Amino acid sequence: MSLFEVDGWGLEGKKVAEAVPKPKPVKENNVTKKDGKKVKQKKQKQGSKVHHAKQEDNDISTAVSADNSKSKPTQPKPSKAPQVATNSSLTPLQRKMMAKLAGSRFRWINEQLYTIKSDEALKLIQEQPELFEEYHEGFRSQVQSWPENPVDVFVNQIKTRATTRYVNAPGGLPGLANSRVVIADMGCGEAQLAQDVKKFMPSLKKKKIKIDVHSFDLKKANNFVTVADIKNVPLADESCTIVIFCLALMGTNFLDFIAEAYRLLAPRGELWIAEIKSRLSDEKGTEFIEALKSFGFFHKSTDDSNKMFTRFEFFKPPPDILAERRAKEEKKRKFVEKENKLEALETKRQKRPEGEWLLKPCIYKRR
Ligand SMILES: C[S@@+](CC[C@H](N)C(=O)[O-])C[C@H]1O[C@@H](n2cnc3c(N)ncnc32)[C@H](O)[C@@H]1O
Repeated sequence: MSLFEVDGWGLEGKKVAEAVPKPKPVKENNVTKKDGKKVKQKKQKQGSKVHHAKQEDNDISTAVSADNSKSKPTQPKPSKAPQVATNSSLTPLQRKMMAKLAGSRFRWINEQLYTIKSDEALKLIQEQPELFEEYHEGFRSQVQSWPENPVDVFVNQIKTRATTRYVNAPGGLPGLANSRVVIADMGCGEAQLAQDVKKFMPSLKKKKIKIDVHSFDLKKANNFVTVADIKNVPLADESCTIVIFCLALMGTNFLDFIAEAYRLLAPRGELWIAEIKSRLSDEKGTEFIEALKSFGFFHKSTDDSNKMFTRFEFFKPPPDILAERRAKEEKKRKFVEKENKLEALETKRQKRPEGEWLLKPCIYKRR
């Protein structure tokens, strides 16, 4: 059952007293089916106030749009999440209240990650590492209720392309000169992608394909993960052939992550992105695509067949093609007195961070 079918997710985070013992996440299976039904009824009543209210309860797009939260930046941000008490002998009512608190904490952490800059997010998790586990407990529960997990889609894609084609052949995975495929999983969470790829690597032995996965996140959840703010990861220029952001463009400065992906990718390297549908400012993600193109990426494909998320594929053009395109743009620029696309984008984001307009924050509504 989705966390968002838990009765009581609506408990106001700010109203929760903080002076309660050490937080411990509440297990999803503490919640009864009956609770889920109750929430659905409440939700329908509130529908008109909610962005994309027609979509399903377990759709992460119960998020409010940036416009709905316009007044928020002026509100002082709480520096601590509401605390959850633990007690092994809780009454059903107490357990229900605990679930409400856990929901409130999840929403709080989620909102922070979408509405602060990435360096602040790194600081937040370094100062309160327990927030990471709590966030991921809620996130896992959410994704389990989806028909498809975007990480699985990426893993399948890697597996299929690796097993059916040679590296650097048409349809095959992009590799470095030595045919090594190097993947950077940015905002990897618990590094499921690296773990899944490792599992099928033995089956690729015959084809002599080598795939390295570097996984980055704000906390070292396990040995696969390197801690880094994904706007600046410890890998050399052009050292990767695939960079992945799987629901990881959090942080109001997420275009810095895109610039980092461009730095990391070797020519012909691919950028794979999955993002929550409701975050896009237009249905097809056109504005988002155009923004990424101004970093030099070429758009390859968009897959919006999934109900919850849209997947985008871009590639970094080789220098000759890029030079050709830049020359064309320069020519145009000489005739038309205007800034080039990237400059225009930079000017726009100086005025308002991209996390407020290009991809809306994914904030769960309070009930
Ligand atoms: C929604 S989760 C997705 C996790 C994983 N990619 C998946 O799909 O299962 C987003 C992840 O991005 C991470 N993240 C957000 N901002 C980050 C940053 N600036 N640097 C590194 N990781 C970041 C969060 O900590 C979180 O683990």
